[in-house]
Amino acid sequence: MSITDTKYWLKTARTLTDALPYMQKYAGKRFVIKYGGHAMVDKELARIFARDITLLRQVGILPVVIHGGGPQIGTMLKRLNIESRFVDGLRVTDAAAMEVVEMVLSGSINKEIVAAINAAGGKAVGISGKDDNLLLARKTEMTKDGERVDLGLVGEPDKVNPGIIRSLEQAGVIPVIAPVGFGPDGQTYNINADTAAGAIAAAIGAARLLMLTDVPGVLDKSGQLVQQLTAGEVRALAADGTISGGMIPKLETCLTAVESGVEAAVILDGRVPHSMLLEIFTPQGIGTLVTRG
Ligand SMILES: Nc1ncnc2c1ncn2[C@@H]1O[C@H](COP(=O)(O)OP(=O)(O)O)[C@@H](O)[C@H]1O
Ligand SMILES: CC(=O)N[C@@H](CCC(=O)OP(=O)(O)O)C(=O)O
Repeated sequence: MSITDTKYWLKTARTLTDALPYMQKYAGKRFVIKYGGHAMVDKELARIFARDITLLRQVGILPVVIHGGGPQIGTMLKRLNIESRFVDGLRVTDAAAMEVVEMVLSGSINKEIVAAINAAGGKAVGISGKDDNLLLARKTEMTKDGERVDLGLVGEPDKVNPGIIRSLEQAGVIPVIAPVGFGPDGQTYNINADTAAGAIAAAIGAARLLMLTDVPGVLDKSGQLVQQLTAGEVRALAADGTISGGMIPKLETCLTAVESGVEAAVILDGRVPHSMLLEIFTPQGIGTLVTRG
């Protein structure tokens, strides 16, 4: 072995021992990871994500993956000539769109993530909010500028039954969850993946909610990363229009989660390889941390 090799491997060994305090701190804790549709488009990044999730489980952290798929649903709807539009980051969903949403989320995307984790040597099982009544939903009621907006079959979690997550966890399995729920009338609802992730994180007493997306975190008006936000600051950013579109449900979710007992919620850049590992195992916070304040 050359001196260069030794230096390289010493660095690797140091990295591992540097991570030890974090592994000890988080072993046995539940981490909910929201894997956004924008973060999963690159094949190599998707492979790295699956390996990182497998690594978390290997070191004793209990990851629960909730995935989105907004861009992928958009592509399929376009192919089928079904129109869809968004109001404050939520897709107005009629019956025809709902069929496509469920097919894309619970079908192709869910199974791709499950297969990638299993290929990385992990043990993952894909479910949706319908399995074992995980996500019971009610229709989302929205008013905008004093007017009622009908979002169609968009729902929000009314009750979370986390039994299935616990059962999978006990069997050493990583749950991968598609954000489709159903109501008491048996109606299928399209739930924003951020909202679903927040509700699940609160229901299972997660230590962390990590939201992987396609921006470095929350950006201020001049495009700079905001490293930390309290509830009051989030409301101010929403009121002055600094945050818009998909960032609105994302931050609302972070707030609800931390107000419901999740220790911290972080918005992270899913396009950065190993962003989860950097966030969890180093003192270098890399996204926007949302706290109760
Ligand atoms: N202040 C802001 N900082 C960062 N992103 C913002 C902000 N306001 C709006 N956004 C938008 O929010 C998007 C992330 O939400 P979304 O598209 O729903 O992502 P995902 O599919 O990962 O859930 C960003 O791509 C960006 O266009
Ligand atoms: C109601 C609503 O908007 N549902 C989302 C569900 C998928 C999602 O949230 O995907 P991302 O996380 O990739 O944005 C949608 O139809 O696009």
